Amino acid sequence: MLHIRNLTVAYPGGAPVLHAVTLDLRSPGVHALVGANGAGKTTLLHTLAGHLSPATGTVVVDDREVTGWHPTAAARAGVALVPQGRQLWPSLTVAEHFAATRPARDRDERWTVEELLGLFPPLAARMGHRAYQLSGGEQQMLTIARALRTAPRLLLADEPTEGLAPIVANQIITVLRDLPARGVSVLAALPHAGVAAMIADTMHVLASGQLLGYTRTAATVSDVQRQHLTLTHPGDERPEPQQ
Ligand SMILES: Nc1ncnc2c1ncn2[C@@H]1O[C@H](COP(=O)(O)OP(=O)(O)OP(=O)(O)O)[C@@H](O)[C@H]1O
Repeated sequence: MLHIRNLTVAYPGGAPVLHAVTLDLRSPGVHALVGANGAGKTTLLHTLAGHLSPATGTVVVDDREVTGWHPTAAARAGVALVPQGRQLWPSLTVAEHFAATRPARDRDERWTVEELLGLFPPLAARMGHRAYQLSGGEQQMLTIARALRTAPRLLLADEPTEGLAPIVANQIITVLRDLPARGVSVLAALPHAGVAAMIADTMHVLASGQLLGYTRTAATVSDVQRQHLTLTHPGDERPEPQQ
C-alpha cells in the first residue's frame, strides 16, 4: 500500500528534518504517526502528498513510485492530504467547496455530496454558509470531506482532532475509523498516543525526524509511552520490524 524507503527531507537552505525514514504500511487500516511537536510529522505527510521533494529516498503507493511528484500527480495516485489548520477557502460556501473539488483519478470510486453529508450530517444544514462562518468542528469536517471528494485510497490527516471539543473530536474519530471499510486507508499524524490508541491499528513513533519503530494499539497507552521513551534513548533503540 505505502512503502517509504530512506526518506531524507530538508527545507530550502536548512538541515534535514527527516532522517532516512523507512515505513511500510502493508495492510489497509488506520495508522498513526505519533510524535511530539517538531518531530517531523507534518513534513512527512507533506512529502507524501507531493508538497515537498525529498533529498533522498523513495515513496511507493500501490506499486507506483510517486517520489517527488507534484501534488496533483500524487492526488491522481490516490493520496489526499487533510492539512493541519484546515486551509479552506474562507469565502466559498460548503456547496462551493464540494463543487470545486473533483475526483483526481480515472477511477470508478466517487464520493457523492450525499455520501459526504451522510458522513458529516452537521454540514447538511450549512451548505450555503461560507467556510469562515463554520465552527471549528464543521471546518474540520469540511476539510476531510473535501479531501475525500478527490477519491483517495490513502488519506493523510494532520492532527485531525486538534483544537476540537471532545464530542466533535469523537465524531471525527468515528469517521476516520470507518474509512478503511470504504476503501480508504488513513495515516494520521497525532501528538499524543492516547488519541492514536482510539483511532489506529498501528502507531509509528517519530522523534527528531527519525522513525523509531511501531507498535500495535492492542498495547496499552502506557506501554506505548514507555516504549517511546525507551526508544528515544540512544543505545536503547530496538525498533520492532516495520509493518
Ligand atoms: N517551512 C519550514 N521551513 C523550515 N523549517 C521548517 C518548516 N516547517 C517545519 N520546519 C521545521 O521542521 C521540523 C519538523 O517540523 P514539523 O512541522 O514537520 O513537525 P511536527 O511533528 O508536525 O510538529 P507540529 O505538531 O508542531 O506541527 C521542525 O524543526 C520545524 O521547525
